[in-house]
Amino acid sequence: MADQSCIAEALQWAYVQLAASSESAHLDAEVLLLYCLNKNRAYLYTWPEKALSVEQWKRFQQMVQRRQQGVPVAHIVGEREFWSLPFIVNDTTLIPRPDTEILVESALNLPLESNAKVLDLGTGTGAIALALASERAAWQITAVDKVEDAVALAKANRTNLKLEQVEILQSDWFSAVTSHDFDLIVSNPPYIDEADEHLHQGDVRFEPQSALTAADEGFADLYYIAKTARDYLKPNGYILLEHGFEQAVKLRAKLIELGYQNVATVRDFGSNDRCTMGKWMGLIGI
Ligand SMILES: C[S@@+](CC[C@H](N)C(=O)[O-])C[C@H]1O[C@@H](n2cnc3c(N)ncnc32)[C@H](O)[C@@H]1O
Repeated sequence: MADQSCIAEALQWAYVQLAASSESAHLDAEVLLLYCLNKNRAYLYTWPEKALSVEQWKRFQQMVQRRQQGVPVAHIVGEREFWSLPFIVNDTTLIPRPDTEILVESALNLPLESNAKVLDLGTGTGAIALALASERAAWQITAVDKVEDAVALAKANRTNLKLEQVEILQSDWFSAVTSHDFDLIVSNPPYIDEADEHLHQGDVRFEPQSALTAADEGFADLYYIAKTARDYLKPNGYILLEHGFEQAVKLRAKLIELGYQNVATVRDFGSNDRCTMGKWMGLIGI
């Protein structure tokens, strides 16, 4: 292989390398090259003949090789954008997904007070909690995760995004949560069936099971959170849960059985059922 390359050649080389192993070969090549060059996308196409330094070209080749081995681009560059905010990511938790922005948008559309109390269960990188905090500075947001390293990651993102008002705790769901007067409880919990064959394909192979799978065909954590949240919500408070697109019917039925009202599902960018919400009136004995 040549010791040097220009931008256009490097992109073409990477695309050929990645075409067989990645469905997003073009995008992956661009993101990795931009990271190596520390430039914006327009630069690649404005200066296609610009030479990479020997160091940049070597580093780019190494990154492309890691991508060929299946490592997610977000893990290679250590960052993923969510809600137009840069999040540090690593292999301790889920890489934030664009579909989760639907949950953020749904939460922001709820009729809540300007100083609403909000709980994010299974915060991971802090994506949901910090995106909400970036939009609603006076919301009192608590975010929890069971995994110590994920809690550290969420705290690093909190500092990086200058959203220090968000409280971040290590907690096994509600175990370290002391308030019982939340206006909104949100969660994107693990909801994939442990036997799902997709767990052996693509980026999820590099994400921890603790962020992905749940017992009872993926429903165990969704049901536990829905049941227990009733004891942590104010009357007229809301629950908002992300779930798999085939889980909406059962989850709606469970929320209704648990006494939630105004139960409704929101679809994602691909028109798949993605988030379900309910209102807790506080009237039914738990
Ligand atoms: C699907 S990931 C969601 C991460 C992040 N909220 C997002 O939307 O990108 C689920 C998260 O739940 C956390 N988790 C799993 N079991 C938990 C438990 N028992 N208590 C608290 N967090 C838990 C995992 O560590 C992981 O960070």
